[in-house]
Amino acid sequence: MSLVPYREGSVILGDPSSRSLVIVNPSSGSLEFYRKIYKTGPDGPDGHGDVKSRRYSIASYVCPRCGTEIHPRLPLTEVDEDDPNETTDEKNLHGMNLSRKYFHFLEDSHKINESSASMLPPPHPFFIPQELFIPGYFHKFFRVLSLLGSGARGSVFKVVHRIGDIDLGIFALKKIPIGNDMVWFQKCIREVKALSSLTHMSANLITYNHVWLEMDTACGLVRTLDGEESDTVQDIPCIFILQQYCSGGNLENFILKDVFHKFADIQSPEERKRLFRFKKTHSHVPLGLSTEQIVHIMRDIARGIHELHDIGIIHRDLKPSNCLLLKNYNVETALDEFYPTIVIGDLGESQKDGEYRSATGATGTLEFTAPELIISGKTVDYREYSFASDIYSIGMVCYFIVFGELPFEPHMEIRDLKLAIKGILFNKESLLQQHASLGLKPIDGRIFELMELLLSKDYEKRPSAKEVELFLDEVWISLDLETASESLEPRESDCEETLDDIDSQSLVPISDSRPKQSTTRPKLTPSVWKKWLCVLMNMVIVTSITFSSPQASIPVHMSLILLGVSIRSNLRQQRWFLAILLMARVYVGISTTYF
Ligand SMILES: Nc1ncnc2c1ncn2[C@@H]1O[C@H](COP(=O)(O)OP(=O)(O)OP(=O)(O)O)[C@@H](O)[C@H]1O
Repeated sequence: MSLVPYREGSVILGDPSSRSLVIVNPSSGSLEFYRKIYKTGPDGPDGHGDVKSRRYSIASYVCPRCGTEIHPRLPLTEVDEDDPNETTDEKNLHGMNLSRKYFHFLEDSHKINESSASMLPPPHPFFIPQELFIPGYFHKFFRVLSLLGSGARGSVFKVVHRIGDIDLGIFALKKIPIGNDMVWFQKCIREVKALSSLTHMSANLITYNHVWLEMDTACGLVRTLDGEESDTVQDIPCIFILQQYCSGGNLENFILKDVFHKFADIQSPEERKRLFRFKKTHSHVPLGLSTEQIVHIMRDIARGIHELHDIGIIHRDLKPSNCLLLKNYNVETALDEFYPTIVIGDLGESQKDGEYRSATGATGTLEFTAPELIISGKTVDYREYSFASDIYSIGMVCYFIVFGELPFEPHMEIRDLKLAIKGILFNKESLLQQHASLGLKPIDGRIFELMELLLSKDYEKRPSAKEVELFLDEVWISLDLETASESLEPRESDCEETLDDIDSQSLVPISDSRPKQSTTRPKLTPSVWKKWLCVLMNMVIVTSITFSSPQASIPVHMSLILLGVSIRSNLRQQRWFLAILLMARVYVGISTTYF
């Protein structure tokens, strides 16, 4: 899909996969739709056969401004195969990857030129100049599918962006009521400023597409008691922020509902039934995520924060509900095989490094706020937000992921909570003990070491986001090696050693990357025995190939090599090897029978 300028004031949307063009005139709102019809058979448009003519016409969609050739199947945004709530149409829409250029042209076309501005009606009672509003744009070009959630500032909707009858893709649309409050407007626009200062597409930060102002109802879908939409609510200025849609929801819900099975009362009957079935078959499995999953999630978060810090932005409100999952978890599949990609959203509280907090207005969420930022009583002993305060929030997110709860009593009085945050101390040993006492899934001891450093009271001791990312990369690599070489015998704990390895000033990745065992590592985890079961099956297949093909033949050599490599691989790779070896066995069977 691409958008190109056409006649004066017009734009074209081209969709090669449906071989269609839509010519849009934003000022009049008129649409013209064209579809390319192929001539089939050997007498195609260029005298070639059907396949060639098809290729020719697809390649003919080239953006005249940037020269980009539009391929019929661009690398798609992650399609959520597992979301049972999505229709096929919605899944297809995820796949439509609207080019960034589309939104740039959209921005341009929304900038009203001076001559048309002078023809606008007289000023309205709001401080925002009327010419900055795009009347009717939301209802004309978007269809609301559902409400994704509501935050302190506004609501987020799942929407389809559409032109006429053509759906352009699914997005998350945040609507923030502004009213007549200039200070509030300045604060809300911070999110857009922060997101647009990212000059590249980031894998772990939410992608912002477009922003506009429009008069709308203050509270989203307003309905009367009988379910009818109310038309008596007054429209006020609202800011709309169109963003990438993350189908997996937020990390807070995932951890509470899917990992720790909390809040059964707010689940739908279907969810409850599925959970009941799951619990029946998995009653012996301890709660919690595996080391690999925790490292995977934390690495994404550290990477996102690292990118923000690199451009001098402090997030200030990092918490699980602001970490979004690109993929939806389907409870039918094994939880330990779910590795969601996390993107960090909601930059509404963000600020430039060095800015004073008084200039930014609001504060982040207390539970995730670093102790040095807490202003309690009459004390004047507090600091400004900093990169180190974001690191503390990463540590608290890590705590939440590991324990499925926060280290504070729920529903505390603000004053008590502030005291608790200022007083709490985290150390690796007590975290380890606490984890063991809860009977959670055993995890690598290095996670607790990391947590201790991230949650350090002394902000100077906290590592940088880059160091956290590197450390987690290193752990990830060593876990992969560990899975390969893991023996069934438990090793001595080396907690003391790893604690020393991590320098509190700089969290340098452990250079020799030796696999390290924590005291909580089990003798035989389900993934270990599944891996060895795969190895055993691979051996059986290779033996069978060896006996049924001629000695020293290529299949024998290849299968032996594959077996050797597979022994050093992790469970996921093992499954691939098993499939390849099975195919090789079938091939050998066919070739010995027929040739
Ligand atoms: N891009 C998105 N894709 C999918 N869901 C989203 C997206 N953005 C937000 N959401 C959902 O909407 C909810 C509300 O988001 P929002 O950023 O407004 O508030 P919040 O972070 O939960 O709360 P607060 O703003 O008070 O800190 C999120 O928790 C998330 O579940």
